[in-house]
Amino acid sequence: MGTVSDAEKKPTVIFVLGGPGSGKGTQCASIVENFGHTHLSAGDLLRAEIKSGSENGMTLNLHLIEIYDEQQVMVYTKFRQIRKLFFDEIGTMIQNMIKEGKIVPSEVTIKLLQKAMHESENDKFLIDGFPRNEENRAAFEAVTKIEPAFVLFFDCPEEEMERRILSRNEGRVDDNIETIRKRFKVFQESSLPVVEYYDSKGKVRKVDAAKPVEEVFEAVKAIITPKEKVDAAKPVEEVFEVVKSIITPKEEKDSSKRSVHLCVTKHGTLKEHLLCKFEACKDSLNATQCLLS
Ligand SMILES: Nc1ncnc2c1ncn2[C@@H]1O[C@H](COP(=O)(O)OP(=O)(O)OP(=O)(O)O)[C@@H](O)[C@H]1O
Ligand SMILES: Nc1ccn([C@H]2C[C@H](O)[C@@H](COP(=O)(O)O)O2)c(=O)n1
Repeated sequence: MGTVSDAEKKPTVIFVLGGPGSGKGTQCASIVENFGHTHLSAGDLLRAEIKSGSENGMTLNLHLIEIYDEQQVMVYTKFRQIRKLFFDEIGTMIQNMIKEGKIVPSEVTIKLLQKAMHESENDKFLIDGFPRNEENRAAFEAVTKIEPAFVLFFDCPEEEMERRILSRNEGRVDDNIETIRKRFKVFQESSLPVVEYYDSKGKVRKVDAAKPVEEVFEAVKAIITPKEKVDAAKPVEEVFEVVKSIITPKEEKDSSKRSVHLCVTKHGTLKEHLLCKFEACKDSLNATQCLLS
């Protein structure tokens, strides 16, 4: 069997979903800081696109004309004027849709996401606020052939989300009560079915986002932290050596980024032995959870 070369390796993608104001952006910032992902917010990319007037020309793949003589200079100037009009129009279209709480066509959003991913040297991404509807989801998978590792879903009641958005104060055109109501409706009708779709595939990790920021992040950390598996078929003492090497005291390792989830898939004496040893040294360890099943 051939090996997959680095060039063919797909990036790891976590979709971050939740209602408007549920705290996606806030938590993504902490994930970036603690786990090193690159955060791509679909909403931020669209807002940046409006600001840039689409001058970078990514929406259409138009090629520059080489300039030989005066006539071509004229053609080139006209071409730029037409292009600017066209891109201005796309920017206006995005702006109007955001103001109305509507979802921008997938083609535009996916191109922005793809561009940002290609420009990044990272191989793990948090894609925040995307996919917002079934069209977003199907188009992203068809175009990029990327399946998310999982969906981080921030579950928060509307009243709390409304309170948060109304005190956000970032000057967003859609942070007003009229647009907020429309965004809630779109979330219920178009975005929740996407969460349900991934839930049916066992890919949703739900977090209670109504709690204070730090508490929400504790739950997020427990989800994002890579799970370290232990080969439980080996003799008990050997298994415990591996366990010890995973659960290293804070002062010996920079363990701030690797709080431990321990999955040992064997019952009986092994479980008792590990629990007993683990209990004995638990206080000095940086383990957030010990999952023994
Ligand atoms: N757990 C929390 N408790 C209280 N306030 C919060 C919490 N999380 C975020 N906030 C605040 O709520 C507001 C909305 O948060 P944030 O921008 O992260 O939400 P979002 O889900 O990214 O929103 P949107 O989808 O509208 O972009 C911000 O002002 C943020 O500081
Ligand atoms: N996949 C997406 C993501 C966002 N938008 C538009 C519509 C949203 O109301 C707006 C703001 O997004 P947020 O910052 O709240 O994630 O951006 C979209 O059309 N498609």
